[in-house]
Amino acid sequence: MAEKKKSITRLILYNKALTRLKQLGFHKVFSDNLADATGINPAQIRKDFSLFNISGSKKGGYIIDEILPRIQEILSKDKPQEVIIIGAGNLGMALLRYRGFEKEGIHIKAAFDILQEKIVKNPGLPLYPMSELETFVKQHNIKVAIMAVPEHAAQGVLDQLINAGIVGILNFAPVRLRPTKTCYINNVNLENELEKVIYFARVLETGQTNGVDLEENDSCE
Ligand SMILES: NC(=O)c1ccc[n+]([C@@H]2O[C@H](COP(=O)([O-])OP(=O)(O)OC[C@H]3O[C@@H](n4cnc5c(N)ncnc54)[C@H](O)[C@@H]3O)[C@@H](O)[C@H]2O)c1
Repeated sequence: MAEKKKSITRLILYNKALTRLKQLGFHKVFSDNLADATGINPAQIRKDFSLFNISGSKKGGYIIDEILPRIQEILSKDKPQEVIIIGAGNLGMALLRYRGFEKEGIHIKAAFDILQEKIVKNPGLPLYPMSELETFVKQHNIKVAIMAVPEHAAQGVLDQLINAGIVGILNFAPVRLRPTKTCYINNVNLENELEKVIYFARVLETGQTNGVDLEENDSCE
């Protein structure tokens, strides 16, 4: 399962690279081309493709128009994804206004907040009180949510989301929420990620690796 999870992370990168190569006019790619575009080694790419029955041949390469729809089907990118945000503060509002998700077929449908004043202050935006969360999720058949609430509110919001029928959460609160049998959770702790970058930057600058392999900072392989 853990191996398949990593493969999915890599499929996301293959999808981006193949889409770009297609836009540049390529019809066919070899695992070497994809390796150059993604930084993932060719043997790993072939292994991932065979894991998901994505066919092509080592010698003949892969036809982009054949493998791209298959990858997009696996990633559920063949249908638009509607997502909601909980917490309309600094981060939540920035994500609500961000237009970059659309090109990936992700549509931020609405944001919810516990404070009525947030909703009143932002007329024209799809902002709703938490009391409307469950009805909205059921009515629009929403499955995925982004959590941008303070740490102390995270567990309570998680329970509300699961009760409403949410099955996938991207959590930005600096608390590790445990996935459940019915809900996949991706905890993104930006402070930890930044600390990691600061550490590796210092290692590169000073040359003091303390036995840490610098290649390990690439979490994709
Ligand atoms: N802003 C950043 O760049 C950043 C960076 C790293 C991590 N984070 C984390 O992301 C989260 C959000 O950060 P922020 O800067 O947007 O905070 P913020 O205080 O600006 O916004 C939080 C929002 O959540 C709402 N909220 C609180 N309790 C709630 C509940 N029970 N239900 C629904 N809404 C509720 C608040 O009313 C507020 O609008 C925090 O956990 C923070 O630690 C933010």
